[in-house]
Amino acid sequence: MSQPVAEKISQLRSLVRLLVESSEVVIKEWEAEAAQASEPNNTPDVPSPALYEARRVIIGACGMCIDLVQDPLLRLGEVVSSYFAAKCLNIAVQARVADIVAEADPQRGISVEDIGRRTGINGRKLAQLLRCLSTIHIFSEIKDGYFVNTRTSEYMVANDSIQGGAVTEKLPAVLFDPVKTHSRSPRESAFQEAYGTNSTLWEYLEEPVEQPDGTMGPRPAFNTWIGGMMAAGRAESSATYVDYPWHTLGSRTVIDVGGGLGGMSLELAKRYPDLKFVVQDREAVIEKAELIWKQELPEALEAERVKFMRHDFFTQQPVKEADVFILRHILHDWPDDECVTILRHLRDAMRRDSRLLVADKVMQTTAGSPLLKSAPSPLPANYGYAHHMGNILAIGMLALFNGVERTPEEFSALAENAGLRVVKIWECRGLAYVTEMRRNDYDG
Ligand SMILES: C[S@@+](CC[C@H](N)C(=O)[O-])C[C@H]1O[C@@H](n2cnc3c(N)ncnc32)[C@H](O)[C@@H]1O
Repeated sequence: MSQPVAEKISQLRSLVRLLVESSEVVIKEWEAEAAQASEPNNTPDVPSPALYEARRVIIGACGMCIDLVQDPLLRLGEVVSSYFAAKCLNIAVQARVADIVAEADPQRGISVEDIGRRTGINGRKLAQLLRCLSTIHIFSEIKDGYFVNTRTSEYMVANDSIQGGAVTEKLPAVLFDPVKTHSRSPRESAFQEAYGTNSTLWEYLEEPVEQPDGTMGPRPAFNTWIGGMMAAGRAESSATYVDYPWHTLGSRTVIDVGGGLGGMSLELAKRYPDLKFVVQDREAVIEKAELIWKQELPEALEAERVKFMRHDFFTQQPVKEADVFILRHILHDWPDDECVTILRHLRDAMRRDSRLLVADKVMQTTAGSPLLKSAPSPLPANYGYAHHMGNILAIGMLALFNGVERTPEEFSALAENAGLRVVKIWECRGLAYVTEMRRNDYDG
């Protein structure tokens, strides 16, 4: 069914209006940011609320404009083959093209033949890949066959963390399997299909293999993953450290359940010097956590503001009646039944006024939720393209764990099944949220 012309015209005009208004906000905020850059307490990685809002309106409006004006068949073709652009990026990262380009004079760039010689990839073929990326502003071809970095490709320099998810390639095999498609087990996801294992990812990483020195230890990917969790936390969570009122917690103790290397606690410890922490995780991970804290915040260890504890969150929580429990990037790794088990153990350990803070993304559908801020019309309620990345990452959770990034209503259902309730969703800037849960008998 094609959209009536009058409706298309009205939508396009509204979108252009949004673009013009929001662009003025961005310009004003950029100017203010530049003026504040030298001020102490400046947090450059977190945009101001006005800039954050204007940015997502612009991104959403650009995405909707493309959809509105482009031929639908071409657009479908572009989405279905976006995989090719992803592959070009994977190859460019693997070949360290951005690092090679960064060594060249930015006025002159570097020839694709030179990049080809350094990477071992045929120059003419490499040019096809780099042109595909340059067209979407990752690298720029400044004259025929000469490339420079852009503000986006500069982020690839000396950066190992940009990787695509090979596991998702097995997603169709699981989704079309008449039995596995209905599975709610964390052991029947695309990950097990791709790696021919029955282990969950976390078990798999810790399986003993021979190390270079002949001893047995975790798989090499173990270190990449736990470092990656810390990097992902840094990239996605900055706003949660300032948009939730941590300062009101004074000198309370925070139990970071499944805390990994304690990345969230570490950042909070730096900003809120009175807070105390207990970081819990599996044995192999928690051993590494202490080393990281020794390097990054030794004074917290000396002052005994942080303790490290081996703990399986599918068993009884050993720290009873703590003030605050946090779960960052944990529930999204597990299907509903496992999440309810994790939450029940926390509910059993909570005082009546303890709080549980879940720092997972909260998904908003295009139809919206009364618990989340909606985008201005005619954008879809979830700001469309601006929140596309959240949805992409959610597919990763499905592929790796049969996991889910949840809507507010899905979080409420989990909480209810565990004797808790969601009291507030703190919408932080970026893809970050803090969902505050309390015991269902808490009446504060
Ligand atoms: C995605 S990471 C998040 C880590 C950390 N919360 C953060 O935000 O950086 C998931 C963590 O859950 C831990 N984990 C997995 N199964 C666990 C279990 N049964 N008990 C405790 N921790 C577990 C993993 O070792 C990993 O550190």
